[in-house]
Amino acid sequence: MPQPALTVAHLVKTFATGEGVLRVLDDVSLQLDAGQSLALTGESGSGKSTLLHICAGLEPADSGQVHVAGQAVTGASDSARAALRRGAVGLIFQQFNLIPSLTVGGNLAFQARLAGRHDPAQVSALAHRLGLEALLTRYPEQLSGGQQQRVAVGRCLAARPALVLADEPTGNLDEATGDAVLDLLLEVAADAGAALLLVTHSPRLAARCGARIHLRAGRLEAP
Ligand SMILES: Nc1ncnc2c1ncn2[C@@H]1O[C@H](COP(=O)(O)OP(=O)(O)OP(=O)(O)O)[C@@H](O)[C@H]1O
Repeated sequence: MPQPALTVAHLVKTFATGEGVLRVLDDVSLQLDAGQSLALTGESGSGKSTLLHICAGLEPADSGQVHVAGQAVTGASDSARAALRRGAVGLIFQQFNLIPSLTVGGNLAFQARLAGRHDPAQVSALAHRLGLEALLTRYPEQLSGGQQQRVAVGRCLAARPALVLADEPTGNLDEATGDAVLDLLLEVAADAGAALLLVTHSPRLAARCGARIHLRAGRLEAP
């Protein structure tokens, strides 16, 4: 049996605030298999980004476990978590986060090079799929928002992650452009066999994913 792309087991996360201890995640468990897409919704401040950051190894949990493609994230060393973000986990944020000094082609190859998995033919295929072929020699500042986010999607998938974590990836785009980018993200992730966890405020965008889950008062529930 292949390993699940993501396993979250009994995750607890609290923050100490001026008003007391905030229990943001309260015994959260979920599993995502290769090729699946899951939308995570929840009100502002419900803990969606916190869950995503813990899955990416960017933030520690109080207790519970996260595994990505069988590798432990919680409890792993800083260097192991950094290695995970170079390889098994791909991140896409609302801000496009492209490298301004690199061309589109350079940005597309960047993450795959870091992961030691650069394959020019695969980058070309992704550029074609994402409609970026005519833009390969441009720099990020010469692109529209939708074009920049398509580059970010390609850069992420070129490294062949087992798991893509996307936090409001279309939040800076108008509705039509955002829908188009999300459809491409869903397509290329599914084609690559990557699992996708999508954080969104939008029930409309969430409905495009294979499954949906809602975070309320620290617990996961059906939307
Ligand atoms: N470092 C911190 N210290 C204290 N509280 C924090 C910290 N980081 C986050 N929080 C609190 O934890 C809760 C969850 O934050 P989080 O950013 O995960 O929510 P979210 O669901 O992603 O919100 P949004 O949809 O507005 O982005 C919020 O109430 C936030 O204020």
